[in-house]
Amino acid sequence: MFLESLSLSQFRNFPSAVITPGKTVNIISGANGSGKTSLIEAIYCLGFGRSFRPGTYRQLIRNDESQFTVFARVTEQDGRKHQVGYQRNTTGEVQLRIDHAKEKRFSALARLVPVQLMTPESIELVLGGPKVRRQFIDWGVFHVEHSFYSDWVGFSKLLKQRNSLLKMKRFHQEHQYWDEKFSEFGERIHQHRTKYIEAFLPVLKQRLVSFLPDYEFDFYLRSGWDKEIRLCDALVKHREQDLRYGHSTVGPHKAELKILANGEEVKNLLSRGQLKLLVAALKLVQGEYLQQQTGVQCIYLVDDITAELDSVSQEKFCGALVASNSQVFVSAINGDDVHAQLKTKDTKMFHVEHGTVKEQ
Ligand SMILES: Nc1ncnc2c1ncn2[C@@H]1O[C@H](COP(=O)(O)OP(=O)(O)OP(=O)(O)O)[C@@H](O)[C@H]1O
Repeated sequence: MFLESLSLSQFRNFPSAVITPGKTVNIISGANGSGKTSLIEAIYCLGFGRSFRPGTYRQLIRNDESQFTVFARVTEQDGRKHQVGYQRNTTGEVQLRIDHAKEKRFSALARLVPVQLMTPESIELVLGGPKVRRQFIDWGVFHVEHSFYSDWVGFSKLLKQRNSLLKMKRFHQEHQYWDEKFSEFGERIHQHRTKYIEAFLPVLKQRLVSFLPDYEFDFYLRSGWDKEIRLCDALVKHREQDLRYGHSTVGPHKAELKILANGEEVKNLLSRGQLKLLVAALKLVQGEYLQQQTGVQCIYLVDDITAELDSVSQEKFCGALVASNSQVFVSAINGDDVHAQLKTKDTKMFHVEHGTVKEQ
């Protein structure tokens, strides 16, 4: 996939802006506070339906305005073209459109705009709690295995219902029905994740040999319940605990991806720069794996990533980014510096100034 055009209206500090990006590397330069991250954020919103920055959706709407719109023309690898639009107003009302028709599900937009984001905060993927790593895996499974989404939606509803019963201590009468459904969906989610991780890891390990050759990496996917037993049995085992806490303490919503380097937790062993390189590898390879499995190329959004990377690491990362042959948006204060780092002529340069953007 790649964006042929991107239009913003009343988004952050942009009253309106239109760009026609190139199919590969796009560099977005500008001073602090000019709007580089906002441009990247607008693309991310098409792929995730929300921002990656803290705050509410209201902050995405330009001050004193009533709604923002992000619109893009997208081309699939086989040449099929689509138009996607996302609008949100101050009361929270959302309007999604695909090819002029109203669309209710963000997931439909997400399929057409598969984005991978790399920012300095992406290091949370290895430093943060299990939720970020679950989201990482689920992004991959969602784009590779289309039946995952309905299982995931089904499980999320069941989890909510089960938790509200547990909270009201009404679980005793109805537990059998909920536990059966919960286990059925929960086991399927774990199977999807396991299948994905088993196939994804060899590709990742290969990349890590070149990115971080001094370490031997191991990855373990924990299901979210006791090893060696089925989820339905784990639910019985933990029922008293669930009633005491008022929520479901076991299930795929508690899954974790453990990442070890030379047998140690990566966050205890690797430096910040090395952790960044590990995260870069995880995200790059997730895109590569998506292409390998489905032929779909993702769009990489890179906000100020090379900070804290030494020249050798920068070279490895930039080389892999360019070699992916995917559409890439890179933001930087000085566009020429990034252009030199990326070492490719096939680049479009955009300059952002006070919420306006011009192709250079
Ligand atoms: N809702 C809004 N309405 C108007 N302006 C906003 C809104 N939200 C943020 N801004 C402003 O938009 C500007 C652009 O922010 P952005 O983070 O995109 O800049 P940047 O170019 O990435 O800066 P830096 O290089 O410092 O990271 C900031 O000055 C910010 O105060």
